[in-house]
Amino acid sequence: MRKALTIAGSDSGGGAGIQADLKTFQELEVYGMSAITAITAQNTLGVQAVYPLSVEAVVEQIRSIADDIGVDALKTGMLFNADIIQAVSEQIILNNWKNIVIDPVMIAKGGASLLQQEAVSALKKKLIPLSLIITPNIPEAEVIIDMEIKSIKDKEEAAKRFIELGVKNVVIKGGHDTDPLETMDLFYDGYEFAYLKSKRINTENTHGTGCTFSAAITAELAKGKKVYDAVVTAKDFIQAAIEENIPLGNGHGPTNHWAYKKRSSLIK
Ligand SMILES: Nc1ncnc2c1ncn2[C@@H]1O[C@H](COP(=O)(O)OP(=O)(O)OP(=O)(O)O)[C@@H](O)[C@H]1O
Ligand SMILES: Cc1ncc(COP(=O)(O)O)c(N)n1
Repeated sequence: MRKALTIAGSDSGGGAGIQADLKTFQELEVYGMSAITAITAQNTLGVQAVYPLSVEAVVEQIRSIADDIGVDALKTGMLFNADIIQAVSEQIILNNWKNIVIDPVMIAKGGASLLQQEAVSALKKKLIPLSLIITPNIPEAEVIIDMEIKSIKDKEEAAKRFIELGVKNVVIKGGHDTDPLETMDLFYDGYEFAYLKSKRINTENTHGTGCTFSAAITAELAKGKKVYDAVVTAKDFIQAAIEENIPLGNGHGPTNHWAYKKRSSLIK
């Protein structure tokens, strides 16, 4: 059994964070494990409260997993502060883990801050150089790379600058693109660009799309897939999950983690 770890925040509403990641791991048939960095009180309307855990609590969870079970691939989501980023980076080095996916979560859809501003520098200096792939949305890429992204050319330039920070691959996601009909995720491995396009689904229910997308990449890497192939599967997974989104609550509802497997089994 291949094993995937998520180091992220808990979303009590179940649409994003640890909960979205574990649901995705399950659907893609890898064994899911978690190290929780913060507990959020959250629903489809937004984040009502954030309770970060101590560095020690985060490290102990990772140690327990490393000492006994092992990890084939891991992703990070909400890391909240520079001390947690530093500690997670140290654990990655100590365990010599290589399949590292960084979803640089900064701000929840409702506007709540999930990463302290001063932690961006730790993310750039400590964690990004250790990672196999990073999956920023456009606002996150703009903060990390410190440039405006308005066009495909800008996305390509930002992708090149990510590689200069030491990460091996990057996907700049297109959920925040202005095109009303299409989303385009730009993949770059330092050599070639790939443009992953899909029909834009007209829905408010996109809570946790970034978490689900990066968790799907992690699951596929844990199974031994090559990075680009893992990204292509993740794009299919998130497209199905958004197409069959679940209208729960009164705000941004979650996506449907069952949709991809349900479709695959229909195709078989
Ligand atoms: N309306 C949509 N229709 C189709 N695909 C979408 C839509 N919105 C987002 N996506 C896809 O979902 C994935 C996540 O992209 P997005 O840019 O929304 O990430 P994000 O902002 O980090 O997500 P979140 O913060 O909600 O977790 C990408 O593959 C993107 O193309
Ligand atoms: C614990 C946690 N992690 C990540 C997100 C980002 O998801 P979104 O941007 O859809 O709110 C979130 N809301 N909560």
